[in-house]
Amino acid sequence: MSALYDTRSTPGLQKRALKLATLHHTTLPTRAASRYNNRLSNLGEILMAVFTPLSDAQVAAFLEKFDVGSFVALQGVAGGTENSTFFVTTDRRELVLTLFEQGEHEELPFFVELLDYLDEHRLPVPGTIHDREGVALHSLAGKPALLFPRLPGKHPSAPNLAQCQALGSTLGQMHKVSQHFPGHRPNPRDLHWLRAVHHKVLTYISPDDQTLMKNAVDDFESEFSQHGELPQGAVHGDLFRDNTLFEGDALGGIIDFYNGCTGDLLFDLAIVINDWASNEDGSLNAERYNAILSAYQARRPLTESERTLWPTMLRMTALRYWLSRLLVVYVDPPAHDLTPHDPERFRMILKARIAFGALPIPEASS
Ligand SMILES: Nc1ncnc2c1ncn2[C@@H]1O[C@H](COP(=O)(O)OP(=O)(O)O)[C@@H](O)[C@H]1O
Ligand SMILES: N[C@@H](CCOP(=O)(O)O)C(=O)O
Repeated sequence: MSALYDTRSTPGLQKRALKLATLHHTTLPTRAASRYNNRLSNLGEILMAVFTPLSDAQVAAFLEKFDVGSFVALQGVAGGTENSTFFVTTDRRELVLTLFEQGEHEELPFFVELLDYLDEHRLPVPGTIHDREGVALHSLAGKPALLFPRLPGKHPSAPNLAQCQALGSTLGQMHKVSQHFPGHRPNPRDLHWLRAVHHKVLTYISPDDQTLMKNAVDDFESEFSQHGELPQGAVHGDLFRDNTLFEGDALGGIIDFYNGCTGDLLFDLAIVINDWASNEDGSLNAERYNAILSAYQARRPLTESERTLWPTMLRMTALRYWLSRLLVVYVDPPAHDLTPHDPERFRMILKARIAFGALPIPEASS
């Protein structure tokens, strides 16, 4: 086997590569593959994502600091990937309790301020619940902890056009408002990051993909350098379908702001289009694309520079996820044994954007 795909020296890395190999039928060592297949029956357990268990008594005592009613029930949420999340029922309301398992804890005040700011501006986000003394950020079981209202709805796996429109409109409104957000957190996944870290994965990908990645980074640098600063503001930074909640066609909530930062608003919109409006083969789905973009533009029309850089931004955010997912699989696996997101999806999207460009940007819907 060539050194190119050799993951055998790192067991965690091997496991993740095998999970993906099983998805894509790539060639990996047979013994390890069979070990992986034996573990498939435990997949539900692998996906479980409460890393720090809490007892009813711990949560009941914690709730006493807040004016939210008395503890009734606690339920761990299996869907999380980074933090421990719990649904909490009191005699008055439904809540979400999050324990922060990783990341820079000193950045949590930024997220609290951003969520509270957007909530105050009537965006459908879970503004943090402050205790009786006005404090939002607490510690529970040795971890930073935040309490939120539980927002209604389910993640849309195949969003319909009304849902796309609702998302586009809310994102446009969010960006209109977030341009005035006073906080500051540089985008940790911008072009500087791509330039600095892409070389870390080159050894794990094919020669063709190495060329694809290196050329893409060079192109982005040359294209972005020809324009001045794009409109800036606070962005969600990871607005995939599974970070939204819908009740029918109504957007009940946007959650998981922990990639939130300040930077190019267009970056957020491009992430949304790549996740919400890509077909199976990575090509753009014209109907969903038009629904999101025309609803967005009714709230915040794109500037000339944004229109010019739009195809580049779609490619750049595709590479951002191809790269971050490759890093998780090969370079920097998380402490927890979760099934990694599939890098191949975003390699495919990048290739489709390079081959076909972007579709024309529709006018604003009324
Ligand atoms: N405020 C909320 N209202 C309703 N459900 C929520 C809320 N926050 C989180 N959840 C649920 O918990 C899951 C995990 O939360 P999330 O913040 O995405 O965690 P992670 O960062 O670990 O992925 C979400 O997919 C969603 O189902
Ligand atoms: N939702 C992302 C993971 C979050 O991005 P990261 O750069 O913080 O790892 C995905 O779908 O890959």
